[in-house]
Amino acid sequence: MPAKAKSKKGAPAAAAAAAPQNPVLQTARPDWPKFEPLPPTSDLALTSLLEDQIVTISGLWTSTLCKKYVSFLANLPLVTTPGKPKKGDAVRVNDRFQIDDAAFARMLWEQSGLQDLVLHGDVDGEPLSPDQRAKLWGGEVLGLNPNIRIYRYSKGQFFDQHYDDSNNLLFPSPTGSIPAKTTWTLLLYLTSPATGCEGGETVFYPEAPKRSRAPPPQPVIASLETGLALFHRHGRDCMLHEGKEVTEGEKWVIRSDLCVRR
Ligand SMILES: O=C(O)CCC(=O)C(=O)O
Ligand SMILES: [Fe+2]
Repeated sequence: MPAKAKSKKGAPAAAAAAAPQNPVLQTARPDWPKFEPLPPTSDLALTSLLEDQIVTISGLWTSTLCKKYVSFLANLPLVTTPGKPKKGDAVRVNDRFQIDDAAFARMLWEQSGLQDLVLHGDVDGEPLSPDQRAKLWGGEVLGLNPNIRIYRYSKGQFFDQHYDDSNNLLFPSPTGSIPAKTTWTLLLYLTSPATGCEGGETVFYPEAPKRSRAPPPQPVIASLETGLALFHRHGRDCMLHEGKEVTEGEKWVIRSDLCVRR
């Protein structure tokens, strides 16, 4: 179970990403389809959408694999979130399935090439020193949060502006549990305008530097792209963000988080 999200200190205007009011943590592990076909790993690269804050990997999953997953996920017992959040919680209107599944998180991390990219990949074509890499990801990277969330947004559904919290967890490893914390959110988009989904962009609102008189920076829009993975920094340095309303079709997302040693 993730700890319940709290509002970001000093930013009362927006809510935190809430745990569902009646959290339905699924226990029966789905019989996840194999990750096939995957693209050649040589086609994958880390690209900054906003330096030090948002990193994307285009085509992490092929459109064939995304389609296979959407068909599979549609048969899971998704639960519609209540429309009326508790005070301080973000309004989130979507259907969700949530499970603690360390094997799936490991499979996603190891098989889809994320591990290799995060631990060894260049960013925007530039190699990183070990220090730069640790600074970027927030420490010694262990893998993905076993807490896996599946979101389906149908027409009219959205995720209102909020911040994502960092959570502490015990990261499962073959040699025992490792005290860990989450540092970046991972969103893997399975649908896009190419699959008939309109709207649903994830929009980030960078803050102007403190005491700056400059106008606030322009929002950064992450448009949906089938198979694109997006990491964004969360916790103390999380940017305000939202999932825009879906205006046509369905938006499907797999959500996890990057974990580092605590
Ligand atoms: O679905 C999206 O675009 C955003 C999801 C999100 O912000 C979250 O899971 O915290
Ligand atoms: Fe979020």
